[in-house]
Amino acid sequence: MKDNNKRYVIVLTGGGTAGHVWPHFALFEGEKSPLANAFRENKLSVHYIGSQSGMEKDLVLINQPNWTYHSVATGKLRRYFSLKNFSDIFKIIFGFLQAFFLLGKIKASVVFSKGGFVSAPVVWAAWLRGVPIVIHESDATPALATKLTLPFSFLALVAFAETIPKMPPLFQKRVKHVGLPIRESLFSASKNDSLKFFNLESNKKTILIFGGSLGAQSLNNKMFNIIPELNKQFNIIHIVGKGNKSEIMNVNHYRQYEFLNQEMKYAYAAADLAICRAGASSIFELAAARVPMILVPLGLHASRGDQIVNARIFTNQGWAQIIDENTFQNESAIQLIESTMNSLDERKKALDSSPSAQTASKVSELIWDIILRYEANK
Ligand SMILES: CC(=O)N[C@H]1[C@@H](OP(=O)(O)OP(=O)(O)OC[C@H]2O[C@@H](n3ccc(=O)[nH]c3=O)[C@H](O)[C@@H]2O)O[C@H](CO)[C@@H](O)[C@@H]1O
Repeated sequence: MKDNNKRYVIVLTGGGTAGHVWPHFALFEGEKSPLANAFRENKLSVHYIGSQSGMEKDLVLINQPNWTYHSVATGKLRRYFSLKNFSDIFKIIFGFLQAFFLLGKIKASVVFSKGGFVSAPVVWAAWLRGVPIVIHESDATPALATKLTLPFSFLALVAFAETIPKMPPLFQKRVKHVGLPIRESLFSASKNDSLKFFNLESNKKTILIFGGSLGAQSLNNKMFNIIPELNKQFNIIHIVGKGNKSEIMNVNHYRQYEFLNQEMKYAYAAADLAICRAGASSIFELAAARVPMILVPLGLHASRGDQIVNARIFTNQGWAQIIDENTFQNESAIQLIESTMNSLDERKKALDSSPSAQTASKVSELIWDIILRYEANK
């Protein structure tokens, strides 16, 4: 018999950077989201399993006081030789055991994983507990955490259709292209209020510069070389990343921040153009906010090249332009920025065909359906 007073439990996991955290929040926004409604009606409790020191902890504790946060030990799975790989194996095993006992206590109806190092042991523990697992990959190439958790998942969601053929063939049937869940609240600010928030004037166009959620020092340095020139014509909002603040701060029409939490909505509403890395959440959000973008993807020296592929897909569709970090030149960068500022209408029009912000409610529905089916068959 159906129990109408039953309280279901969702366990969220993922972390390291904000791109592995904010998509969870997106599932709990908006009137069309069944997860948001169930949570509001007290039919669903939300538990987040993250690391002790990753960005996810602060983001959850600050922004979601009604979720329960649990920290577990995490170890990094490096693709290169490092002595830390040996000690980290024990941390991963410990994290797995902690997650296993936690899941036994929490009695989860579903686990939703957004990837990052913390997520793999949680997914493995959930599988052993028989809890259905949904994973989501944001990037155009699957991350290691996704490859390690896909065999244990019930459903694997991807932001880019191009990711599906890159998944192991044995498991491709369980992969579904949905897009990237982004927060509705990111689009709730007006341009005027946002310019006021930054104390910037509306008679100048505004450039938003940021390097993902952690900031990107090498992108910052390149930008510092051209900011004095750009600042003659444009307002600039520059998010430099934690610990990266520089001497030049808040002069003329330049505003510098380490990180914007909920205030990121003002940055998107104020911006006429963004210059940024090509992390998946950043570019999907900018597209949904209809902000033309110039992408400087993180290169192969520091990543598996996921941002290069993300950026190429967006550029091929006409949704973005790319500057290669290795061949970056001040003069040509300034020229590209100026010419883009002179053709904003065209660039914005191109973004009309870009992915919409509807993914969050779709993913929320998929997960809610899994919760109901799992609980009905228990
Ligand atoms: C260096 C690195 O490993 N980068 C990866 C990481 O980046 P990261 O998670 O930083 O990058 P994403 O672009 O995916 O997400 C950034 C998120 O941070 C938010 N934001 C940004 C600045 C700020 O001040 N406040 C704020 O809230 C943005 O709105 C966005 O939601 O995960 C992404 C998703 O798998 C990958 O594509 C990136 O390659």
